[in-house]
Amino acid sequence: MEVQLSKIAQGALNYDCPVLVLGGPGSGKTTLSLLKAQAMLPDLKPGQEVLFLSFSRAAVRQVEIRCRDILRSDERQQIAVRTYHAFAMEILRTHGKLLTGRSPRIIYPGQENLAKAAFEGDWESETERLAHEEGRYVFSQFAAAAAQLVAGSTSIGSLLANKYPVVILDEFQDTDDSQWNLVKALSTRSKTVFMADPDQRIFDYDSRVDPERLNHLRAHLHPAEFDLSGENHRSPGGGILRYADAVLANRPLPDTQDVTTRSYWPNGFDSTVHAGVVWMFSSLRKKGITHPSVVVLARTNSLVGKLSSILSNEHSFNGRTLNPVDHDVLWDADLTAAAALAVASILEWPSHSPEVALGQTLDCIADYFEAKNATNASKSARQTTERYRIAAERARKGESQRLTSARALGAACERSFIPQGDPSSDWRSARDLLGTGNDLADLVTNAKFVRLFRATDEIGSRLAEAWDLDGSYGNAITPVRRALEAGRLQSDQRNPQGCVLMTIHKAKGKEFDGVLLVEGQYQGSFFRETDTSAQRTSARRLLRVGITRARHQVVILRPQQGAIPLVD
Ligand SMILES: Nc1ncnc2c1ncn2[C@@H]1O[C@H](COP(=O)(O)OP(=O)(O)OP(=O)(O)O)[C@@H](O)[C@H]1O
Repeated sequence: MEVQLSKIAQGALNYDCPVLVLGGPGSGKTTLSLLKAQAMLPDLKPGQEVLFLSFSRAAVRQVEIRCRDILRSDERQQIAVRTYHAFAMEILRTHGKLLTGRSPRIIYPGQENLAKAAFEGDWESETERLAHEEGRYVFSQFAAAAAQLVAGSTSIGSLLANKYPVVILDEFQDTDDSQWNLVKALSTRSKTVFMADPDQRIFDYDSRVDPERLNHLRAHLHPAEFDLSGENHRSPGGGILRYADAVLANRPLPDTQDVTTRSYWPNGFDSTVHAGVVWMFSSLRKKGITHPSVVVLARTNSLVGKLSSILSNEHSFNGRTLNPVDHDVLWDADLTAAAALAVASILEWPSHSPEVALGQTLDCIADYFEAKNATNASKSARQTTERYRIAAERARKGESQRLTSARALGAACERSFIPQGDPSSDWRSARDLLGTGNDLADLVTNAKFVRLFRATDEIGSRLAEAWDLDGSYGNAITPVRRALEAGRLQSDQRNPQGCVLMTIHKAKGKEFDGVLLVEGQYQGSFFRETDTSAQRTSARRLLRVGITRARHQVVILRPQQGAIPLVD
C-alpha cells in the first residue's frame, strides 16, 4: 500500500509518547497507529510486544486485516491485537487469586443470564459482590478487576509493562469507566498511543462511556495532540465526507455526485431497495472497480433481516426483472442462537405437560431479550425480559397470562402442537407460532437468520435422528444448541465480500466501495419526531459513520412520505 504521510501525521509518528491522534472518518488513524507500532518495533527486546486494544472481536479482526496490508509477517508476530475483555481476562486468570485469595472463576454470559433471571434486586451490585466476595467474575467486571491488579501490584504492573512496553488504544472515545482505569494503570509504565474521533461516539447508550473521556485523558496524561481532521484518505474526492459532515453539523447539504438520495412509495420499497443495490454494483463497475464491495446499512437488526429477504427474491423495477442478489449478512449470532432455541423449545412441547412446555418457551423468549439487552442495552429490552420471566412463572403455576404473545402461545400449547416428523416444515410451523402474538416479530426475524450459521443441515439431521428414535423431537434444545455453537465459530471467521448487509453500528471501522443506507417506512427511521436534541445529535453521528464507510459512492433510500429531512 502506498502511504504518504502529511506533516501532522509524520509529527505524530516521530513524537515520543504519550500521543493522542484525533481525526474524522478515513483520516488514517488506524493506519497511522500501525505505522507507529512498526516504528517502535526495533526498540523492543526479545519477547516484548506492542499491545493493540480494541472493543469487539469484529474490530480486532478488522485491525488484523489492516496489519496484513501494512506490516511484514515477522512484524505482525510482535503485535498483540486484543479486545479489552480478552486482555483483562488474561490478567485476571493469571493473577486474580491475589484479589480474594481464591482462584478466580469466570461466569460466562449464558450462566450470567440464568443467574440474573433467578436474582431479585440490583444485578450490577450483585456482580460486584460476586467479584469481591466470591472471586466470581461476569464479563463486565473483568476490566475493573484487571485495573485493580495492575494498579495495586507493582510487580504485576512491571511484568506487564515489560511484556508490553507500548500500548495502542483504538476508538478511545468509546472507553468505559473501568477500561479507562485499566488504561490509566498501564500508562504509568508503558508508552501509550491514543486514537479517537469524538464524533464517532455511537455507543452512548452505555452510561459508563463518558463523553468527557478525552478530557479525562488530557488531564491525566497531558498527551501531545495531533489533529488529522483535514485529511481523508478513504474517499479522496471529498464529496462523501463533506456530505457526512454536513449531516453531522446540521448544515446545508453539498451538491455532490458521490451521494444521491432516492425516495420510494410504500409499495415500491422492495423493488427500490433491490434496484438500488443492482444500480450500485453497475455504477461502481463503470468506475473501473472490477470486484466492488457494497454494504447495505440499516439502523435496526429487524430491518436488516427484511432487506436480506428482499434481496433473496426476484423483483420487477421499471419493467425490468431483477434477479436475487447473493449476499452475506453480518448479524448478531447471539440473538439468532437465542431465537432458535425458542423455536426448538416449541418442538419439545409434545414431550412435556402444557405448564412445563409453555414455561420453558417463555423462559427462552426471556433469554432472547436478555441477549438483546447484552448486545445493545436498553430499558425496554430489560423490561421485556422481566415480563417474560414473570409469564414463565405464571405458566408453570397454571395461571392466566397478561402478555399478548404469552396468551397466544398458551392457547397454541393447549391445542397442542403436533409435529409431523419433517424437521424443516415442523421448524417453520414452530417458528410461525412465535409470530402469532405479533409482538415477537424481531425474535422471529432473528430466528430466520439461522441459515446464516450454515447449520441448518446439521440441525435438520440431528432433529431427524431424534424423531427416528422415538417419534418426537424429545429434548430438541440440546442438539440445536450444539449445532449452533459449532456454526457460530465458523461465522466469526467469515470475511464478508461482494454484497453485505449489517446495522450501521456494526459497520464502524470498516470500509466498502459503495454504501446503500436504507431507512424503512415503519422501522429503522433515521430520526423520530419525538427525538430529544441529544438523541438527534446521536442519530446524526450514527448517519455520519454510515455514510463515511464508502470509498466511492453512497445512495440513501428514504420514504417519500413522512421522512424527517436530513438537515433542518
Ligand atoms: N497516509 C495514507 N495514504 C494513503 N492511504 C491511506 C493513508 N492513511 C490511510 N489510508 C487509507 O485510507 C483508508 C482509511 O484509513 P484508516 O482506516 O486508517 O482511517 P481511520 O481514521 O481509522 O478511519 P475510521 O475512523 O473511519 O475507521 C484506508 O483504506 C487506508 O488504507
